[in-house]
This record gives sequence, structure tokens and C-alpha cells, in this order.
Amino acid sequence: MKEFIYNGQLARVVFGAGALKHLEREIELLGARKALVLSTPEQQTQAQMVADRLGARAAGIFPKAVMHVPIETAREAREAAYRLGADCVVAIGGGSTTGLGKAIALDSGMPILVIPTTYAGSEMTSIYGITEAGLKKTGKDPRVLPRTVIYDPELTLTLPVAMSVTSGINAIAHAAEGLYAQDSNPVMDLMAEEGIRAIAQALPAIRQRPDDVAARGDALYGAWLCGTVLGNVGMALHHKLCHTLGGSFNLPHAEVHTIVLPQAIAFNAEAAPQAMARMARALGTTGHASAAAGLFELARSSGAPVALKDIGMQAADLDHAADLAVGNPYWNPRPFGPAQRSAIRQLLQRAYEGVRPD
Ligand SMILES: NC(=O)C1=CN([C@@H]2O[C@H](COP(=O)(O)OP(=O)(O)OC[C@H]3O[C@@H](n4cnc5c(N)ncnc54)[C@H](O)[C@@H]3O)[C@@H](O)[C@H]2O)C=CC1
Ligand SMILES: O=C(O)/C=C\C(=O)CC(=O)O
Repeated sequence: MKEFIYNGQLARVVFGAGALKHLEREIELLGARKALVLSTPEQQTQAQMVADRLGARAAGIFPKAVMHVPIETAREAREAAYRLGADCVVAIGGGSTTGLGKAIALDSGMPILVIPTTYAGSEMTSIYGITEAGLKKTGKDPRVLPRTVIYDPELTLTLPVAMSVTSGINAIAHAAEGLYAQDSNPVMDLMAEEGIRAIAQALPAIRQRPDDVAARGDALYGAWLCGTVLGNVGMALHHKLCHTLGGSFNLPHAEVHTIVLPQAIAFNAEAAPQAMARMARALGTTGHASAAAGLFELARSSGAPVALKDIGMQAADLDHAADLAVGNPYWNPRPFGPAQRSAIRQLLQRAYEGVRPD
């Protein structure tokens, strides 16, 4: 067995259908008096419902979260938190809303309580991202790690099926790269495999019946595990490509993950055989398909996009994307620096066209 270091991260998780009923208790346990409730404009009704539940403990609602946390929105939210006398933030929504909560916490140190309604997993990480002048900067800081997370599958029933599938595969991507991370450890490997299994089984059921609370619960459970892996070990080629494509070409986050993942996993297959075997086992493809092919089929059979050309990528930008990706590479089991530029360009071409990996 290899040597490893395991850093347990402290976050309190309250899980279950109807778990939102514990919100007031959880705010009290945080020692907070007044919460600013954050959401996207699309989820303002859910934010209002949370504020109503909090009654006098609600400082107000800030329903302006958007993808990738523009610095202007972060500043406005921070000012609102101070002006309204908030001493904690409650984020109800996906990674964009949690990200806004993190931007507030980064400056103020206010504790964050997250009620996740997608499977992105940001609630389990101390990673934050803020976009300034069109450039997204990410960093890690213990102050932004949410202190409490309430996972209530009932609040995810409204997540459209298409978004459920791509968000679920975004979560799987964290676990897949965790399995071959340079700083992986046995605990994260267990979580990664179980997280992939839970989500891969839940997605077909959600597709059939979006209001299946048990399947929604399985998906959230998987998202929790996969998000924990993201928060604990380093990510590699796949996440680098997604951040390049999402950040520089303005492509939608979860869809990019869904399309690139099978291609990135195929690229790494020979360099990380044990991780591939665990992925294939978790996906249920052992014996008849590779992990990469299993991921591609999971997306295709769930009706998700499998080609970058179908989500707005321009063929003319592929060369520039390859240059950006190899310019500042992350550690990866198969190196991908400037010397591997042509292999990365080929990978992007396959992702652009939606070619099924072997
Ligand atoms: N810092 C970290 O550790 C991580 C950060 N992220 C960041 O999070 C962002 C993406 O987050 P996502 O969750 O993919 O998308 P999102 O938070 O942008 O949500 C997408 C859309 O779905 C809506 N939505 C969410 N839950 C819903 C529900 N239950 N019912 C109806 N509509 C719902 C939202 O209001 C929004 O309009 C990106 O900026 C990404 O970089 C993602 C993963 C980890
Ligand atoms: O970009 C961020 O906000 C930080 C991490 C992620 O988005 C992880 C991911 O690519 O899903």
C-alpha cells in the first residue's frame, strides 16, 4: 500500500427527505442570530420559503447568484450581508449559489450553511472561485468550507432531468479523477467508488421518474461523497480541460464535464489501470466495456450531450483550447504538457465530435 496523508474536514451533514425541517436548529447550533439567504433569480421562491421558515432569524434574501461568481455580485452580496446585520449565510441552490456564499465567507469569516439542490459538490470543498474582468481565479481557504450542509432530496425534485444528468456526471468526474489523484488515499477511494455507483444507478431512475424521492436521495448521497473527494484530493487533466473550456469559451459547466469526462478518462486509461477497474466496477460496466465507454454510454443513454459542437463550441477555437490546456498543466497520471499538445488536440477533437471511446 502506498503512503498517504488523510486530512479529515469538519462539516456537519444533515441528510434525509424533509431534512429542511431542521434548519432553525442548525442555525442555532452554528451560534448565529441572523442569516442572509442566497439563491439564483430562478430559485428565489425556494429562498423565500427558507426565509419564511427562519422568520426573525432571516436577515433578508439576496437572489442574484450567477455562474462563476462575478466579483461585482460578490461585493454586492457582502455589502448586503453587512447592511442587513447578517452573521451567517444560508445558500440554497447549486454550485453558483454556494460559490457566492463562499465569496462572502472569504472576506467576512461568516459561517455558511448550504442546502444543495444540484450534485456539483461545492458544499464539501474549501475551493472558491471568483471571476474578475472575465478571468476566473480559484483558490483554497478553510474559511469557505461550509460548516453545515442540509441534504434534502425533496428540494431537488424540481431540478430538470437534463440538468440532473449533467450535474450527476459533474459529480462523477470528481470521484473519477480522485481515483487516480497523486495524493489519493484509501478512504477517498472508497468514497469515490461508492459515489460513482450511487449516481450511476440513480440517474436512469431519475430520468424515468424525476419525482422519485428515493432516487433523488441516492443521487444526493453520491454527490456528497463525490464532492468530499473533490475537497480532499487533487484533480487532474479532466478538470483542467473543463476549467479551460468553461472559463475561456463560456461553455456551460456541467455539460462540459459530461462531454469531456469519457475522453479524458480514455486518455488516462493506460496510465491508471487500477482506477479504471474501480470506475468500471462502480459504473457496472466491468467485463463488457471500459470505464471511458461506460461514462460515454451513461451520458448518451440519459439523453445528455456528448459533443462539444452541440453546446456552442466552435471548431476554430479547438487549437487555442489545446494551447491553453497544455500551457499550465495540472499533475496527471499521463503527463500533458506542451510535448503532448497534439494528443490533447486529438482528445479535444473527439470531444468536439462526440466520438465514443473504446
Ligand atoms: N468550488 C467548488 O468546489 C465547486 C464549484 N463549482 C462551481 O459551481 C458552478 C456550477 O454549479 P451547478 O450546480 O452546476 O449549477 P448552478 O448552481 O449554476 O445551477 C444551474 C441552474 O439550475 C438551477 N437549479 C439548481 N437547483 C435547482 C432545482 N432543484 N430546481 C430547479 N432549478 C435548480 C439554478 O437556479 C440555476 O439556474 C460553476 O461555477 C462551478 O465552477 C462546481 C463544483 C465544485
Ligand atoms: O471553479 C470552481 O469554482 C472550482 C471548482 C470546480 O468548479 C470543480 C468543477 O470543475 O466541478
